[in-house]
Amino acid sequence: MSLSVDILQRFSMKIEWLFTGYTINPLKIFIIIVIVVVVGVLMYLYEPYWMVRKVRGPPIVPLLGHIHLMAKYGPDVFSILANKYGPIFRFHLGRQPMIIVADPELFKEVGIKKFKDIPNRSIPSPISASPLHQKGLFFTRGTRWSTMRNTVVSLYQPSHLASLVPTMQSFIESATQNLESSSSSSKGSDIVFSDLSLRMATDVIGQAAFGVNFGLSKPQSVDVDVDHDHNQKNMLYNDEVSDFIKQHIYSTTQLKMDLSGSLSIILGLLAPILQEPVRQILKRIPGTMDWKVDRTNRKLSTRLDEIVLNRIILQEKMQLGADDHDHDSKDLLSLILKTRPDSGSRNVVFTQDYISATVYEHLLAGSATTAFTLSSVVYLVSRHPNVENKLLAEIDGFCPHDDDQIPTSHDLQHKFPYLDQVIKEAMRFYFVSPLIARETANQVEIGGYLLPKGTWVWLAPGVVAKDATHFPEPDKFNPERFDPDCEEERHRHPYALIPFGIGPRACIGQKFSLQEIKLSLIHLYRKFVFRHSPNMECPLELEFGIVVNFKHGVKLRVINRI
Ligand code: HEM
Repeated sequence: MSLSVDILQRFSMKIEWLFTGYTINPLKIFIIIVIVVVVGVLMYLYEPYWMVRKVRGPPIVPLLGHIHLMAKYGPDVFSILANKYGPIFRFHLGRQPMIIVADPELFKEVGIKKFKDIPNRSIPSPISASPLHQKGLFFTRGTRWSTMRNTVVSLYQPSHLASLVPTMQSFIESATQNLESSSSSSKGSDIVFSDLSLRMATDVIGQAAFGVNFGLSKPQSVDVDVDHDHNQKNMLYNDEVSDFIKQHIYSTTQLKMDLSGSLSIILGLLAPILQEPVRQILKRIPGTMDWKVDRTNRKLSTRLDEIVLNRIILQEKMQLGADDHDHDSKDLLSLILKTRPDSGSRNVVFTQDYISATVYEHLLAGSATTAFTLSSVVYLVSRHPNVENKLLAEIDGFCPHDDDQIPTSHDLQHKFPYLDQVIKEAMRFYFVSPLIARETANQVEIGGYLLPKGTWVWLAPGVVAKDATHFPEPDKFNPERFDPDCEEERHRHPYALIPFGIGPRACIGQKFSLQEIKLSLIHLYRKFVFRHSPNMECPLELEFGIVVNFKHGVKLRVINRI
């Protein structure tokens, strides 16, 4: 006690010394500047913490916040913290605090009841380093977002989705041909199912969003499907397809949420004020990761802008009657262009950069997530024979495996209840998007805490999905837990499983991807069953980026049923 009084006295004497007398002493000025800088830096670093300090959370390490806990506990970090601090707690990503919410009733409060006060997503550091990813639906805000969403949502109306079944089916069949040749030619050798499903999902969304056939599911060939006239106007050319996809994959996989991203992304976590200036410098220095990412993103943007521009020219020609071909395309790009007011109008929400970003975002949001879900189902079913038998019985009951009847959109929604359960359980078991970002637009009360405007509130549905309160024996793959007649299902909170998010900002592609996933699984299980490859690690290793992925892919053996 007397020691601290002594220290305080000495400190106040020093302060007095600094401010006594009117002579300009260089040493005094230097010390004052140092103090001001140190106080400024401390205020900059601690200000966000100060605003939400009342929310419980683990002690923070200066600069790192809780990033070291991510390294220590890996993907389970939020479950461990929720056990210790309850369903709402503070987690610091570097300087930035996030209020993590891990409770279904609070999901409802944040996502639905208080949507007016929490309508947007916060922009994490990897995205703020990537302008290409910022202008899609995901990160736009306010009225621009609602106008964009209202336009895009029409692509996902039931009648439109139903009309997409044949397109989806044709890509699924191409991918299945790949499997047939691999199962017969290589006599039980492995296939990397996750790659195959990614190629297929990319093709499906490429066609639905851009009206472009990337041709990735074609057996032994990545040739683009060429309809010559159309091709001239809106297609990627053969030799550019793989380049485009490579750039797309590079650009996406660099969006890391930990300290393994580019230097500017890391700075964005630790001291966001420095992120943009440093990015501007580093992107000009060849060889740095920022330089590579910038180059890739610029190439990607140029390619996307070309596609969009060609389509605008085509549309204008059609309006002038100079092109009389039937180009009644139903893809997202055509749809957005059709709803655009004249270029002279002042209310153009979908300027060319926003169109490119939104269409590209569909490729981004619709490929890896759908492919991950498909791979999870096949992987999990292949080591649960009871589930496999029940599933095969349901699919064969719809029509025998030598019949080619394609289910309609209505069939998919109503005639495969067990398949629905299997998909739900796989999505619970391997959660592709375990965190859902939101940001408060006004001061708002959540879970008993008053949160100021600008607070990052992140839902953690991945934590609830593995919580035994809602899902007894959470580490058991058990589709029966979703049987509408079972106790567990009847007593579960309706928002305990939200893999597609919640409220007005929930995933726009939910029905689209479920239609694709069901159609794929029905087609696959009519012809094949799958077994784990001995060359695959056990348990499966996951990789955590903007979405979760399989670290080494999903390798399976294919067995022909016919
Ligand atoms: C299994 C597949 C998918 C999963 C698990 C998934 C998951 C999600 C999640 C968790 C969100 C955030 C929701 C929220 O904040 O409440 C989201 C948003 C979004 N998803 Fe998906 N998604 C999938 C497929 C797709 C597909 C196929 C598309 C496009 C066709 C798509 C497009 C989008 C878009 C545009 C948003 C932003 C919506 C907005 O802010 O208005 N997703 N998705």
